[in-house]
Amino acid sequence: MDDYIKGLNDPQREAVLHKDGPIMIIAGAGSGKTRVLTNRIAHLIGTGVPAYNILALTFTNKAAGEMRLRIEKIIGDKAKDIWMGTFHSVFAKILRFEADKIGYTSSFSIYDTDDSKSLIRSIVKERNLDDKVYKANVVLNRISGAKNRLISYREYLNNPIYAEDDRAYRRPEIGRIYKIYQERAIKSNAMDFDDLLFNTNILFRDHPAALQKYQQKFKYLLIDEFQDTNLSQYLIVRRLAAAHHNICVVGDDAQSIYAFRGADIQNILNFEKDYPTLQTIRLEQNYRSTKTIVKAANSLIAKNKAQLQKDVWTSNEDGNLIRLFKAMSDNEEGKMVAQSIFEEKMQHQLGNNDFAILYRTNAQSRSIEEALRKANIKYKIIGGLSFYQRREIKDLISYLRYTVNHKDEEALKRIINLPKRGIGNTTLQKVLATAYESELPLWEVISNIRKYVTGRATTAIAGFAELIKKFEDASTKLDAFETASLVAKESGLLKDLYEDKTIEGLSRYENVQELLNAIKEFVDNPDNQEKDLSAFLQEVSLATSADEAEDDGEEKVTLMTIHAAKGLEFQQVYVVGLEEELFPSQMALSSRNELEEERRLFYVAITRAEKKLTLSFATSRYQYGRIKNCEPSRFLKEIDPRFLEQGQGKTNAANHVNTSFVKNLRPQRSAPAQNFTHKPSPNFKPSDTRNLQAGMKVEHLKFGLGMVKAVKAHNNDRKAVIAFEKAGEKTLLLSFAKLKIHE
Ligand SMILES: Nc1ncnc2c1ncn2[C@@H]1O[C@H](COP(=O)(O)OP(=O)(O)OP(=O)(O)O)[C@@H](O)[C@H]1O
Ligand SMILES: [Mg+2]
Repeated sequence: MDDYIKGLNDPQREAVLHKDGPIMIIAGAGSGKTRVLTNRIAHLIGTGVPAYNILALTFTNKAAGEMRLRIEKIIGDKAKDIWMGTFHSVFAKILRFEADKIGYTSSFSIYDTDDSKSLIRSIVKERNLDDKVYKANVVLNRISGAKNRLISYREYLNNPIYAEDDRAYRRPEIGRIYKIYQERAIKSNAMDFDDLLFNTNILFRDHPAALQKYQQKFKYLLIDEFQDTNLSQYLIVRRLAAAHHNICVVGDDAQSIYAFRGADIQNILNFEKDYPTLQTIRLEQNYRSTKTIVKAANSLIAKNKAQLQKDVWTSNEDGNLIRLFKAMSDNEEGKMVAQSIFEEKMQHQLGNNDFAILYRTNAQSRSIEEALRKANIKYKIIGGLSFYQRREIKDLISYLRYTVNHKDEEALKRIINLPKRGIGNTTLQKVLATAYESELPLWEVISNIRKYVTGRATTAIAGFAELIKKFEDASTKLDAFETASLVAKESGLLKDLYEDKTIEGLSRYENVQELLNAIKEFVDNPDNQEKDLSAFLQEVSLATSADEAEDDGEEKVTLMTIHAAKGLEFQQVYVVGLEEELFPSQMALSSRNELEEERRLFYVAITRAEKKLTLSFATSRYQYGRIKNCEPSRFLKEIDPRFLEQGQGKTNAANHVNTSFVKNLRPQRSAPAQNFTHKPSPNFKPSDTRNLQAGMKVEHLKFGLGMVKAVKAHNNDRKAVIAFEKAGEKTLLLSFAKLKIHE
């Protein structure tokens, strides 16, 4: 039997070996769902299914990349041909091939959220609507919600239900805005993120031959994190699977956290109805976390009414009780977490990579970052501003987008006067109005500006059109890298940045260079079959910061929202800001459904931890420039108190909370023995360890007496392997370890 099958438990093995027909794996966190999916793909290929017949849909592109690497390890190079990625990236690729069938060209632009909001703001302004009522993100959410349920603007305008709803919220114009938004996007040869899925549905609905082609191609479908698919996504895979029914979905209803974006647990329940021959497999053994963490998570999620019955258990050790930190302020919370990470690293010889700090909202990262910086702990933020959203990067990308797609209105708005060439907003509005009113393509107006518009700026616009023509011409002759370099130079963008000698200017200049490097890499990568500029642009439009590779290879603590942490695992996890109105979020307090979603979110947070979990809250916090008093989160009271550590902490007693604020405390179980604690001799003073050698006898502040077995170089530091009499063998970094050398 192959190794990757041997290591599995019975139900996992059954899921991996299952070949044809629909299969659903519904299982708790850390029970090996993703692992099953990975091994199943390896097994399919091992039994002769060609890799290009497999389509695997994951939650991030990074997750897809990691899965591919793991499969490669098992089956080698063949893994390259598997289609793997997020719904958006996979179907964007297919739409590029099929664009002409749905009224687009293959060089269509992908509008990111900023582009979408900018378009909405223009429409709201043109229609003289109040932009405080018609806030761009509110309108976009509404449009997005409709698209994810496959409601077109026509249907939206025709069905009185939506109009009534919008009137009730005093935003009766949303249907009209939706219509104009959509018409403009189509005219711009652009799709927003939701359109990628919406249009795939249209393609498969209206073009049976295209659908059939992809049904033939993707003989096996696999979907991770199925609980977070929305209707639009579900219908795509249902259509694709209709010919062969070889569909495998894995998910956990208790981790459904995207209802606000239209994800629907109902998909799990409907799945059984849609596929009567469905085989359902449950996995209940958790391999990720300690008993304490698994049981604590179970005790929390039991408070939700809407859930499928599951009994998650683990044979892992009991592990540490869950710690609770109480801070007086958000800044103090940051300090406690940083201090604790510092201590944990020293005591257990962990690297920064072993830690994650999770929060409910991005804004919470500020105080944590500050504390980590002060403590000299390196960190990275996932889900912050992505590289591709930086101003200078979007500027060059917009030039490139406009070079391949002259209809792209949002790109045009961004670059027409960048660097400044004397084309003011009034002129731009005139140009746009001319194109709308005479129903001409935007490029027609721009490239023949003197025919349509008079005024001083026409010379500048004519110059701009010349520039774009030159770029377009280059793009047909040169590769993506050469074209982009030419654009960066001749547009004047690079020169502008080069002349800015401030530190920010310098780093922007470097970022643009970095973008050019990325394009070069893309061109040189033998795995990329398509190397033109549109292919590159499509890839970057869908990159999120969660996908970005680590730049410098240095170990860092990960900071991110809980939403971004889905599917990941870390040895130690800190969940911060456990306060009423923050977590659960204030917006969720009024409805049970939303409160249950928040609770699932907390369940996701807890279950990321392998060995140790720390929860924290502050009694006051800065919010919108004011100090706000905070109550501890109700979720803290919902975890069975047997799994929470008590106040009389060992290290850093001041940090620990006496959990007596938790109502209805039950008798406490004593903490399982975990860390061996040594009482140092009264005159303990760390020695200079520069001359430490194997064979020396030492005393450690915490681990007690021991014998050095080896000393090795480690990066810029040295590490020592020491056999302690009571604490066992440990490897310690000498710059941290407090050791006294016994002569
Ligand atoms: N049979 C097994 N033996 C040993 N380790 C396993 C086994 N199955 C899974 N694991 C390990 O357990 C951890 C959790 O697995 P995995 O990430 O696949 O779980 P999951 O169900 O996808 O979790 P989540 O719900 O958080 O996405 C991983 O480190 C994985 O390698
Ligand atoms: Mg998973």
